[in-house]
Amino acid sequence: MTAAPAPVNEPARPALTVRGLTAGYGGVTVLRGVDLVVRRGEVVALVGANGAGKTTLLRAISGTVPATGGTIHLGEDDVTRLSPAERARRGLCLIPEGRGIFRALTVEENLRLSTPPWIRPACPDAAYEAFPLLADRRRQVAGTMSGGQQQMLALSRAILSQASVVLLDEVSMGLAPLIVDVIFAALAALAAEGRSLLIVEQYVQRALAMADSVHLMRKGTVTHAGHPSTLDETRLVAEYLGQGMHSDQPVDERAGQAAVGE
Ligand SMILES: Nc1ncnc2c1ncn2[C@@H]1O[C@H](COP(=O)(O)OP(=O)(O)OP(=O)(O)O)[C@@H](O)[C@H]1O
Repeated sequence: MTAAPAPVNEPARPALTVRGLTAGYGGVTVLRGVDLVVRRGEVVALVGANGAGKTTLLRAISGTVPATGGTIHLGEDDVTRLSPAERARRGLCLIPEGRGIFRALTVEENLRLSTPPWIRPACPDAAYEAFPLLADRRRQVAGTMSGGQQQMLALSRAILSQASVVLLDEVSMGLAPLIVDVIFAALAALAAEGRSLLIVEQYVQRALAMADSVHLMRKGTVTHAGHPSTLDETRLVAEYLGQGMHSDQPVDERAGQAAVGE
């Protein structure tokens, strides 16, 4: 699914618009009026300290955490009150932290289940093209594969669902650097196809390098939004994760070395 190019000098139309969104868990408010726009074909990095509300925002956009206020639009459509399944049907795909694959099923069975019912016939070939290693392992039980291979399988859902807006939560979490390269190449390929990506990522530098814009979250609100060049990561680290850490380490590792100043 490729987004139509915007006329020259005109920004692409919004694929996802979040306005004044509030949400939380069991009466505890986490999101406190979030505003965010992801335009068609754009990659947006969502950054902020542990507990800032990034995962909750992705859940609220996907519908797995209900909004208590504000609105969520996919394109022109208000989806705020729609079920997660209906949002998926309208082109939204969440790749949650922790992979979300069927560990007892084979690679091929997972890929067939990853293809939503409105896309028929189910055809895993696009996933095998993106990740040839999965083709070699199509009959392997998913739970017996390495973490990186399982993450390729999880990411395949974004490919096979043909979603126009993909939400990605820490997809490189716990993976070896070489595998992280493969995962980021897959994200770049999704973006090149014109999908809109909203990325929460522990490798902040890498996410910023491929992003068209960055949104910084703090305590359930977006405190900064703009081109990645407007957000100096040194400042990000200093403000949110403490001083004296190396920016080429994953944020989670750095957070382990210094108290998070929330
Ligand atoms: N299932 C849940 N039930 C209750 N509270 C939750 C739940 N999930 C998250 N929270 C709380 O919501 C707040 C925001 O958490 P969230 O996971 O959205 O932040 P985050 O920015 O993604 O941080 P992290 O990088 O640590 O995942 C935290 O205070 C957290 O404890």
